[in-house]
Amino acid sequence: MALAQQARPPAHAYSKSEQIPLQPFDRDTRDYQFYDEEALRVSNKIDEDLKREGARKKEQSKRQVKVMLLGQAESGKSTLQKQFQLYYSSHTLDSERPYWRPVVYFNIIKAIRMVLDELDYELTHLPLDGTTEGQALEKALAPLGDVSGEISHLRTKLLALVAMEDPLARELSGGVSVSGGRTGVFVRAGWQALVTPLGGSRGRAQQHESEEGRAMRVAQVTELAARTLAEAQQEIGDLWKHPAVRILMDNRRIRLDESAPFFMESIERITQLGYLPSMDDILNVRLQTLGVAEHSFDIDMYGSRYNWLLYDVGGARGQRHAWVPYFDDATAIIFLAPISAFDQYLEEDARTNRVDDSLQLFTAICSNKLLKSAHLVLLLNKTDLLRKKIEAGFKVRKYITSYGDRPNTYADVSEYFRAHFIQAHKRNDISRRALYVHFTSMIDIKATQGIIVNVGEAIIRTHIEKTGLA
Ligand SMILES: Nc1nc2c(ncn2[C@@H]2O[C@H](COP(=O)(O)OP(=O)(O)OP(=O)(O)O)[C@@H](O)[C@H]2O)c(=O)[nH]1
Ligand SMILES: [Mg+2]
Repeated sequence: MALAQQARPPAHAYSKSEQIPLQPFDRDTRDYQFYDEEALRVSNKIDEDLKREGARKKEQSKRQVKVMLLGQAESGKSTLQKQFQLYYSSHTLDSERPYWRPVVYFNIIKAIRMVLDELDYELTHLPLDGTTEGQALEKALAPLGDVSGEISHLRTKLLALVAMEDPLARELSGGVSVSGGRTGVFVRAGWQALVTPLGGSRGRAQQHESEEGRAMRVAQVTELAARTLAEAQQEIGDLWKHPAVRILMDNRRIRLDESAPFFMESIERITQLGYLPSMDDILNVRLQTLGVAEHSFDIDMYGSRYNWLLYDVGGARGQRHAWVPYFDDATAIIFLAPISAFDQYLEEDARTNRVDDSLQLFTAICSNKLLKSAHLVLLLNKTDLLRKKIEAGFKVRKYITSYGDRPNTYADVSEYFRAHFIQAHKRNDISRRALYVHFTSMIDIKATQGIIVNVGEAIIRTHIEKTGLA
């Protein structure tokens, strides 16, 4: 009795008028037989449909390959995604070229603002810097005399341009701002739809009204930025070539995004009328990913068609929690570790060396239970920048004491990092699976395309072994 009372729904769950008493069927009537047969027919049909749907889903999932691109911020995940798109669906990347124009402008304007800010800071603080390094730098700048007049003239000329940074950032981010001290533009999946060039979005009234409004604003800001850039081309060149900027850049007192020199040196081409970003521009551009962006490609391999779902994630520490929901059915992980970053620290935690963070993150991925059956690929990325740093005389030992007295050559340094990652895998991999390792430079189209084929084939082979699919 007590139990029956407990099982009753609470009085407020139904009103009295809804309590319709059910009439019991008379088992001997034809009605009952009809309902019985009909119910059985419907039930069988549902069973069949479910079975068919289940088989279809199973078949579809066998043909679906889910690949996650993981790694810290700026490791090159989105650049790899673009390389995949370029290889398997180049026409779609080609048709995106206009969307990248405001992003290229944003990258250049941000670099100019940073050069001006850091120049200001260094020129006022250097005389007070008592360190040997600071004094040596002052000595190097001394032959230039007083440059403050020249710099302030350039700043005035570039004022209108620098003022474009915020409106561009706002439009590209779609109003998103992210706390945690990181700077720049954050984009979610499908951001291109938000920056459709004028006239690009048409359709149902209400929803599209705001989209068109936004597209219009982006187009206006982009055109204004293009004009202001073209008008300031001379001053941009003068600033970039200014001997004080050169000295401070060489001594790493001015630190910019890694792709900034590429764009600053292409300023003439980029400010030309009718400029459309090239593939190299698209690969070099910096745009931080927010959350997880899904990209889908159909890939023909070993005589079958596979649907690849590529998940490109935001790599900053505050973004990593968003990766986990995608882990349990991931076919493969491609982990990117930028090994040129041995002299850099995390933007979100200035005490953590970036190679160290990559190693810790890679260890966590290897030992993650949810990922135990995922195919694992490690790309030791940004080898072009590593080579440049070594050639410029950067000493790894200064930043990573355990490097000790090993020769400071590209071959030794890259091998040292490779060995560390392989060791982390050996010690921590939860399922003792194979690890596929490649040295990469994501901005090198030819070299990366070869690696994409190689990595893709290995992933499909593992997938076929697991699913028994040919
Ligand atoms: N020189 C060089 N630059 C690279 C390489 N890989 C990526 N970059 C550049 O590094 C910057 C960051 O690359 P992204 O692909 O945006 O990095 P990400 O891992 O997606 O970063 P988040 O989205 O913040 O997690 C971009 O400007 C790229 O062009 C490389 O191998 N060499
Ligand atoms: Mg990204």
